[in-house]
Amino acid sequence: MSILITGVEVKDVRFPTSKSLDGSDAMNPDPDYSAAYVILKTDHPQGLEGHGLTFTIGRGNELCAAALESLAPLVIGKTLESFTDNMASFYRMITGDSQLRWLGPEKGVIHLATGAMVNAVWDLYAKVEGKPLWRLIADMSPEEFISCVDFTYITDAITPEEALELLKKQEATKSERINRLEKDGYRAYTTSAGWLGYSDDKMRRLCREAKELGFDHIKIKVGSDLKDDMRRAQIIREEIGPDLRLMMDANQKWDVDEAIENMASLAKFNPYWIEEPTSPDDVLGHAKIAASVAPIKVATGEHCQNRVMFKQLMQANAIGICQIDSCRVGGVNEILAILLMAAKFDIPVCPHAGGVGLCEYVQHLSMIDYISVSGSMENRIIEYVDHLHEHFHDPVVIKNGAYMPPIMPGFSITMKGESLEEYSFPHGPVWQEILGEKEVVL
Ligand SMILES: C[C@H](O)[C@@H](O)CC(=O)C(=O)O
Ligand SMILES: [Mg+2]
Repeated sequence: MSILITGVEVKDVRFPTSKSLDGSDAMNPDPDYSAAYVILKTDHPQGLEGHGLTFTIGRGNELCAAALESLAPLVIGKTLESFTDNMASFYRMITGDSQLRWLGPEKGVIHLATGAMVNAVWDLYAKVEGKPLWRLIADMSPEEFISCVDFTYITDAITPEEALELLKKQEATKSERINRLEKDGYRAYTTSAGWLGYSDDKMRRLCREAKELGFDHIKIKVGSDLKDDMRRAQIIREEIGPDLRLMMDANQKWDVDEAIENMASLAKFNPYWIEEPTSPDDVLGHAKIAASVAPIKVATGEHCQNRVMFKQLMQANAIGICQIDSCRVGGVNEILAILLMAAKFDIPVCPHAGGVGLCEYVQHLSMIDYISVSGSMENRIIEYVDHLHEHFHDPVVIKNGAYMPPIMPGFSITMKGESLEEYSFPHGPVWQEILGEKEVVL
């Protein structure tokens, strides 16, 4: 059946999370978790729609929404099949519009919007096929998987032939891994206990709760002031004991040598990784930090703008944990390219999640990695943050500290209509009440 994309709706949705300091870190003290949200309208007889979002932390969300409006003419009036027949061409079409490409290329606001648009097409594709996205891709043959990937600029790291070989090795045992996932899920770690703005008492309480819920990995924020970081790390270790894994996230706060110096002090708390120790664009800086802080691993990716940057981080031994982000890069197609490179370089993929909708998104991506690409869950965990799941039709299900595979068709990113209305910025009722008489600051 041919399905026509008849229109595109774009929404600016924001949640006032800064009020409770949820999501706060050393670089971002007051995030309002937000989504530039896109809906692809179709002529499908059951009215199926493709939904996608890109994540921001508040001001500037309107720029991503405007970029989505600019991408809309590239999909309106086209059929879903014209995209799914050759997904790599579809990706090149979206990122290749010569005038829009000038705004990136493949980075910044236009690429954030690309992530939302591309993911909306995949959501529609999975809904039409009646499968959750992870299953749609797990069911692809290695050749079909490869046909979704744009290898432009990465063939010096992995060729399509090498990627095909890698996927073929996993083919025969895919169903065993699907069974294991359906039984035990995919291990998660929590960041919810360690937001920088939380009091010591709240941190202690949340650590205890996390342990009771079965989490055995906990991440805290560092990068404010070394003395404070040491005190907070001490509190967390007191609560979780010596055996649970502790990860630290500096959110780009440090210069390269400062990161090395501070990690020499924080090493006494036995962190598993240090995340975003410095500027996300500093490949050589990450390499220097990685060499200096080993065996502590350097984790990065939530601000890594595209597959080319990931490639360089991997080639330069600058990254020990690959933190793909579902909509920072150009959506599912580009993620598949990054998963393939990570498998080739033997770097565990532990996605960035949290925000709004990112947990819903990334669970699919880690499951695809496990079933079809790396074939392993060793040293791999998915971030989990316990905020805003109630706004989704198909929210994540966590059991004993693990993500259970989604069952509903699609990419799990469809938000409830009432949430889209209530949190619409600035005219939704939630924001009207907050803003009151105040002048609107976008
Ligand atoms: C501003 C965000 O909450 C950020 O702190 C998230 C992050 O770095 C993470 O989850 O990792
Ligand atoms: Mg982070």
